[in-house]
Amino acid sequence: MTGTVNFTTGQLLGTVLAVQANFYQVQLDVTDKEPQENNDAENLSPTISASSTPPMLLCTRRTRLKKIGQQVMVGDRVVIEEPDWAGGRGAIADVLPRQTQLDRPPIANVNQILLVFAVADPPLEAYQLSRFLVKAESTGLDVVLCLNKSDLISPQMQQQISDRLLAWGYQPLFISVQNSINIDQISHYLNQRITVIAGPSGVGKSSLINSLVPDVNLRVGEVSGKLARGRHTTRHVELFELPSKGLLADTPGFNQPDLDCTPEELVYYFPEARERLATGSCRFSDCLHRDEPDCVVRGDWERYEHYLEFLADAIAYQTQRHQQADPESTLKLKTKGKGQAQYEPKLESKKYRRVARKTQLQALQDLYQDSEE
Ligand SMILES: Nc1nc2c(ncn2[C@@H]2O[C@H](COP(=O)(O)OP(=O)(O)OP(=O)(O)O)[C@@H](O)[C@H]2O)c(=O)[nH]1
Ligand SMILES: [Zn+2]
Repeated sequence: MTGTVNFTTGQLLGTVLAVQANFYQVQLDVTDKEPQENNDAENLSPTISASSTPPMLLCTRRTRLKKIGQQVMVGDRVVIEEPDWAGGRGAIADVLPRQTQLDRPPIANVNQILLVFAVADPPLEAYQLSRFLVKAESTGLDVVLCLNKSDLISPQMQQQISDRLLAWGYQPLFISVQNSINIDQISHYLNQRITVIAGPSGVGKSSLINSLVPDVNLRVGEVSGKLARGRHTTRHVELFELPSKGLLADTPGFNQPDLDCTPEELVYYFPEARERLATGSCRFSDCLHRDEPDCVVRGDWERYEHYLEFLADAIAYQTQRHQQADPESTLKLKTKGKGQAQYEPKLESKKYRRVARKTQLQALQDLYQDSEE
């Protein structure tokens, strides 16, 4: 999202915003520099300045890319050749390496998740919020937590929620789409990045998108996002352009994201547990932080109860996966005996990141998938 039109190499760069059949809608990058003189009268490139809306071209994919099996996804950074400015057409000649990639829905280069909840109507439920947060953390992407409908509660109440979430390791942004409170703050977070919006039904995601994206007009307050989006149809994936030069993808609302990470990695999706592991270490390297002796994670923090519940889910999920992989197997999750002495290497943050990246694709796919099942 930071590239510019490269006039020195003559390469035009852009981002794919939507794919339809064999056509790709590509938003060209904007640059501060004025384009070089172009003497071809029939093919005048438009003057692009940082303030103007970036030009959009409807592009096809070069045969060479088809031959090498190079797919083009929404979110891809692409090189455009032979722009026909008058006709608004072009051809995609190359796809730049992806930073991240989702398969369902297909979006490349997502940077962060904007998790939207409401402080009331529907009521803010700690367990549900926790579940969404853990799911979002498991993508390895940045998580921005935003609490809508702040117009429905008192400043005192807001302070209480804020204190509580700070103890969880999050600094929520309180907004009210209805009263236009802190919407500019959100825009600031979305600046220059590709963001996926997620959250349960009825919290105001469509309302927020409507207020952030000019002319989009998503239907607000419908019975269920599922109806509008279709349960069995492939969702049309599209990135909305924000005035702040960011891109935003919508996800359907769903109420209980599946937690399908491994039991071992789960703990790293709790910032408050991460902090405990950063300053100390458990006696056993494979500690699941339940009843093992000398565990630094187990203790007096609010979400420890959630951790235990999600851990049970993660263990059940893993057992199920093992059985699917080998139906004959009676494999049970191995847990080490309590008294077993073992050298305990300190867990590095690098290790955490590696795990996170491995599951990132899976987790974000599930954010979408859950609602379609
Ligand atoms: N009081 C108040 N109500 C709001 C606010 N923002 C949205 N609403 C209302 O909340 C209801 C749900 O809003 P939507 O935007 O449809 O919620 P959604 O998250 O997109 O819901 P799904 O499409 O089911 O995922 C609507 O009746 C909105 O008018 C707000 O800031 N304050
Ligand atoms: Zn432990």
